[in-house]
Amino acid sequence: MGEVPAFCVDNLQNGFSNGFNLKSEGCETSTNVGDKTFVIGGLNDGSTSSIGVRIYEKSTGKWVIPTVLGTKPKPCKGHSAVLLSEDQILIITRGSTPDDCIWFLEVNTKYVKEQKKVLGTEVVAWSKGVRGDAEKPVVISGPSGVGKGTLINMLMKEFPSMCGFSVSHTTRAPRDKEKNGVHYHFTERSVMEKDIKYGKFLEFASVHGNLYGTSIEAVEAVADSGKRCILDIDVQGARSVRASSLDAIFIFICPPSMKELEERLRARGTETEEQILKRLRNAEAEIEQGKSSGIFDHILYNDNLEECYKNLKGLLGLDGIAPTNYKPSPRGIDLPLDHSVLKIDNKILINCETRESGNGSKNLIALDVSLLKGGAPGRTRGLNVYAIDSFSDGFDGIHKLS
Ligand SMILES: Nc1ncnc2c1ncn2[C@@H]1O[C@H](COP(=O)(O)OP(=O)(O)OP(=O)(O)O)[C@@H](O)[C@H]1O
Ligand SMILES: Nc1nc2c(ncn2[C@@H]2O[C@H](COP(=O)(O)O)[C@@H](O)[C@H]2O)c(=O)[nH]1
Repeated sequence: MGEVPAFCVDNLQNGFSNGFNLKSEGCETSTNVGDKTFVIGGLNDGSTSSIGVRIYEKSTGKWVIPTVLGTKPKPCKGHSAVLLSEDQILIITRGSTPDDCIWFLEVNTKYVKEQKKVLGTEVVAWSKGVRGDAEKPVVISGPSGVGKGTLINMLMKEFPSMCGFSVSHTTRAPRDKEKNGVHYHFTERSVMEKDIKYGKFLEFASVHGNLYGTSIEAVEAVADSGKRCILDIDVQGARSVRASSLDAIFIFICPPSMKELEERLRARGTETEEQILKRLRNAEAEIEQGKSSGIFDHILYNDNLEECYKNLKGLLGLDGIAPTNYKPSPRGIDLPLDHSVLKIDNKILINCETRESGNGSKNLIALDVSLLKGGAPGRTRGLNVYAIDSFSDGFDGIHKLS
């Protein structure tokens, strides 16, 4: 039991009716969602505060510490919180890098509700805001030995600045030349089972007798590097991802025949005879499901490797792109130390009183949140950011920043 704290943050200043002003040493915000108050922020070491979450339940008068899923924002110099819907709270962190200042705390989305059931606790989930329409992640599935890894390696080699591999966890032993953290995170079964229980995985499955799984962190790490995330996972995993909120493209790779698949597996020479037979038995069911389950958007036959690779590039819109010409577009804005926030429909207006604006002119930054996609587990994409210059005597102009 406890009391609602006295917040360091002064809200309702400058005539803004639903924002928070960060001129004070703000370290906590409170946002009401239904009969709960989400208190975000916390421990302040004088220069930065970590972003913890507590929930005050008005009906019971009790404080609850929720399970917090997803990578949370780094400690920052304060933040603003704006209720976007009954599902999520927008957080703008102060003093963060331009690409790391917009976050979403999901409090009642589909994913959060599912996790509440699984974990039996109160749950909230962080999702970082990504500007513009980042390319969708790509899920590549197919039976063992069909050539998924070979095709993915070709993509990584040709498009190193565009494609990033989601490094899975597995309980199987490393093969010769496989490196921990590069090909897989090789993990003890007990550790992986515990992490699964704590909701760290986007999906996991028992495949050919071992546990395999994609951690939320693995997908986020690729998104953070500004690259398109490529996942190599089995059909069960693809089904789980399809059911999640990760908006991806699903591609199934088929062998020309079972005979050819067997020859490739044997020629690879990485499995014991017993393992090869197990993988071939599983392959029949996987091919059946790959073709008929409706999980996959595209099926590619890997008969001739070069042709299959060309078709894969075609599906990903990479055909004809000269890799050396590609440069990620620089984008982003620095949120000034002093700002306040107002929500109007699907726009969030950030009133920036920069130190240079001693002449009374102000700058407005507008976040358009009408086209948001994705969300936890993973990033929230589709955020558009605009600058509206000098509005003391009227608007000078609107510039899209992303
Ligand atoms: N089109 C092809 N023709 C002939 N051999 C191929 C072709 N594609 C891949 N291979 C070979 O088949 C073997 C299996 O390929 P790869 O390891 O990429 O399969 P995989 O689908 O990633 O398997 P796993 O799911 O077990 O990781 C490799 O030795 C690879 O060089
Ligand atoms: N569901 C998941 N399946 C995965 C993941 N990582 C790999 N895999 C699949 O496992 C088999 C066997 O892989 P191998 O490296 O032991 O040959 C293969 O079909 C992969 O696609 C994962 O994170 N989740």
